[in-house]
Parts: sequence; structure tokens; C-alpha cells
Amino acid sequence: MSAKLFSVDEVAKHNKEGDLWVIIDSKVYDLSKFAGMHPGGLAVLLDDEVAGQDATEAFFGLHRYEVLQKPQYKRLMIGSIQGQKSSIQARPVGEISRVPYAEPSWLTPGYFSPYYSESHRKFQKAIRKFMEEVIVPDAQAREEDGKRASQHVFDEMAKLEIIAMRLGPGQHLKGRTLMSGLVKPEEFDYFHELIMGQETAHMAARGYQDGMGGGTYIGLPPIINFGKPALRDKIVPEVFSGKKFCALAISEAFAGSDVAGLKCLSKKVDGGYRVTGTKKWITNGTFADYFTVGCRTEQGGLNVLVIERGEGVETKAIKTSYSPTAGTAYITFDNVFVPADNLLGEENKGLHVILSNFNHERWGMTTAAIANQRFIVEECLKWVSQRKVFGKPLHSQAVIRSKLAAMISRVEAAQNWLEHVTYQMNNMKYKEQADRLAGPIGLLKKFATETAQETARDAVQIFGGRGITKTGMGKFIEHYHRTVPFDA
Ligand code: HEM
Repeated sequence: MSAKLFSVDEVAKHNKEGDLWVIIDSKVYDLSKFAGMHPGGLAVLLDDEVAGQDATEAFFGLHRYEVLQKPQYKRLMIGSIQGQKSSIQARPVGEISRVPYAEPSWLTPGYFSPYYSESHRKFQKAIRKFMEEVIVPDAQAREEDGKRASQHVFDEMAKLEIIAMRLGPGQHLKGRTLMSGLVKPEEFDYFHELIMGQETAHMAARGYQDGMGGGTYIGLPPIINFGKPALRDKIVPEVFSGKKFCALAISEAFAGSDVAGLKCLSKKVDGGYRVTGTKKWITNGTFADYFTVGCRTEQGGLNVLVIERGEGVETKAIKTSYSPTAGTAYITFDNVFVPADNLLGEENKGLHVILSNFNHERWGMTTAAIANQRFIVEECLKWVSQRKVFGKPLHSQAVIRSKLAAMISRVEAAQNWLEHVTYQMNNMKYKEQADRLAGPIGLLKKFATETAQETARDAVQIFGGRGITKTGMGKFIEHYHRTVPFDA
């Protein structure tokens, strides 16, 4: 930061085209050269209340704080106003937000929780730092260019065993050094997993959230739980090291979540099966190496087969309302030979293989969905304090306060329910979870994703036109409102 100090009167002299300074939050910016390139135009900067003046209020009514932190704009700052102090501070990377309700109560100073131990707290700190340093920059860049999450992100995740941890507690963690030894494999539980899911909200990039290994999260567990040892021992290390990717390929244009109506057919042949058919809406399908595929059998049952990318397998990107970084694909299998050893579970009994994963999948989706919802609550709370209308902050309007109260109540209710369900998961065997928690998890997901849509609508109302604009102030609101139906 430049140490040069100016007086308000000195700044006021620079108030015309070619010689234009402004004050924003006690800092002085020289916009003389930039003014002609300003995305909001030159005229707004030459206004009597802006040119040479303190434009803090005007600026924060129109821009996100991050604008001033971008290197190309940061360098416009030439000094500060003598005797004034900045009042706006960005949250340092990895730290807890000080916006009320921006964090679940267990992370809010002064509050208590029976669910989280010291191990969870240490883990949360490390994961947030990793997310914000490694993942968030890549997430924002890939959302823009639509490319797959960068390989260096998978490599870094693999080093810390994040890919393995994303699958939750279990045998697959045995012998691994988690987060450089921060958590022992045997102490890693569903609250650690919940933390990982919730910290992904800070990337504010729903397509990338799925792109960053969503296919593995749902496609690998059936291989671990039902695959033959040789198949498991080949695939698991490749995927956990970030070198290869899985996708779960169940839904078809003919049958969505109606798994009993699948048409993709596996015919028994010498040494294995021949598979012919199509799959649609397959997350990570454009770049996956292994597909965990649900196929109908000639006897009318269901086989789940692991199909490797190769001859007869073609994947095409499908355009969805979120970004192509998720790698959503349409897949065709044309008489593909699959070795008998790639069958998961028993022949004709694949429905059990597919359904066995659904509870964990739904719960995982819900953890992230609730955190995404909270991120939007934080965006709204920041905006209503920043934005002044009729001379007062937006939050002084009763209708806005009422919307905020509803938003906060919804996310708090969802988080508390989630923690209750997670506590049950921690204390039940997997089979007990299937018996007792299928209902509660389904209901929780319904509640969390319905309330998410209400919050998205309220957020757009609060942000106005900015909430439907892909860049600038309301960009995360626009993104959320567009992508929120995915989880439901
Ligand atoms: C350091 C000074 C400034 C920088 C670096 C800057 C930068 C930008 C950028 C990058 C945008 C595009 C939208 C976004 O990403 O937020 C923008 C839009 C805009 N800016 Fe600025 N700006 C500055 C100062 C100002 C000031 C003092 C005003 C005063 C009125 C202003 C008025 C606007 C307007 C009206 C828009 C269009 C907003 C919209 O589309 O909703 N800017 N500015």
C-alpha cells in the first residue's frame, strides 16, 4: 500500500477528464487514465458528486469489494486521506466471516455445539484455507472458461487425501495420511465429511462443485463396496491419486431416476458381457475414465458394470444451465465388451448396488446445498448494509428485514436438522442407516432444496436487476438462482 497522504482539498482539485481522482473508503484513486476504459462509462465518474470527491457510497452501491483487490485496479490507488481510516475490511483467507449468520453457529464465536470436537475444528480451518487458496481461484476461472477443473487441483487434493476423504469414513481411509496427519483415519467421521461438503460453498460455482470429482463421489463407492478385489485394487489408487476419474451412469433419456425402466442392455457372452445403449445427464462423463453403469439384463434384472473408456464408448457434452466444467455428458455404448470381472455385486441384482449409495449421496448433496444457501444469506446481509436507498441502508426497510428473517430461519433450521441426522449416521452402522435414515435424509433433502429455492427468489428480489446479471454486484445471486434447482 502506498504511504502517500493527501488532504480532501487536494483531491478535490483533480476533478476533470484527464486529471481525475476519487476517494473510496479513505483511499485515493487516480482514475485519470482508467476513466476512459471504465466499464460503467466515463460520464458517471465526471459527476460533480464523484470527480475529486469521496465516492465511497456511490462505489459500494455499484461494485463488489473484490473489484478494488484485483491487481489491475489496485494499482490505481495512489495514497490515503490524512487522518482517515478504512472502515471496510475483506475477510482474510481461511478466516471465519464476521457477518452474522454467515457461519453455522458451531463456528460462531461465543456459541457451543455438542457435535464438533477439537479435531473437527482443526480440520475445518485447514480445509477452508485449502479451499480458498487452491480451489476457489480455479473454480472461478473454470466457471468462466468452462474447462474441466485443473489437474493441479486434483494433484493437490490427492496429496492431502481429500479425494479419498470425500467418500466419507470407512475402510478406504485405512493407512492413509489425511490432511498431512491432521486427522487419523479412524477418527474421521461424518462430521469431518460434512465440513468438507460445506466448505465447498465458498467457491460459489455450482458446475465446478460437481466438476471437482462429483462423479467419483457417486461412481466409486459401488466399486469399493461391490467390486471384485482385483478391480478395486486397480481403480481405487488411480482415482485417489487424482489421475483418473469415475462417473455414475444410470439415468437415460428414457428413464431418469426411474432406475427400473432402464433400456441400456447387457448381453452375456463368452468371458463377460456386451453392452449397448445410451446414458444421459452423466456428471463428469465428458472426462471420466470409468463408468459405473446400470444395465438391464436379458432376464429383466439389472447388472451394474464398470465400463472403461475405450472402443465403442462415446461421450458428448450436454449443454445445461450450469457451466460445462461439470462435464455433463450423453454417452453411447455400442456393443462394448465388458469383462465378467467388472460386474459389481451379483448378476441381475444390480438394483441393490445402485440403491445402496443413494442415502449417502443425498445426504452429501444436502450438506453442500445448505452451505450454498448460507453463502447467499451472507451475500444478502452484506448487500443490504452496503446499499443505500432513500438515504438509508437497504436493511432499514421492513420488507427487506422480513425477507432476511425468513432466509436466516430457513438455513438455521436446515443446518440443525442436518447436524441431528449426521449425529445419527455417526452412531449407526451403514445397514442401520439404510433402515432408519432413508426417510429422514430424503425429507431433509426435500426441505433443504425447497427452502434453497425460496431463498434464491428472495435474494433476487433483494438485489433487484443485479440479481439477474452475470457480472458485478449480484453475480453470485444470479448464479445461485440459475443453478439452485439442480439439487432438488
Ligand atoms: C477505483 C475506482 C473504480 C473502479 C476500479 C471501477 C471498476 C468498475 C468495474 C470493473 C465495473 C464492471 C462491473 C463490476 O465488475 O462490478 C464497473 C461498473 C460500474 N461503475 Fe465503476 N469503478 C470505479 C469507480 C466508480 C465510481 C466512483 C462510480 C461512481 C458512480 C462508478 C460507477 C460505475 C457504474 C454505474 C457501473 C455499471 C454498474 C452496473 O452495470 O450495474 N464506478 N466499475
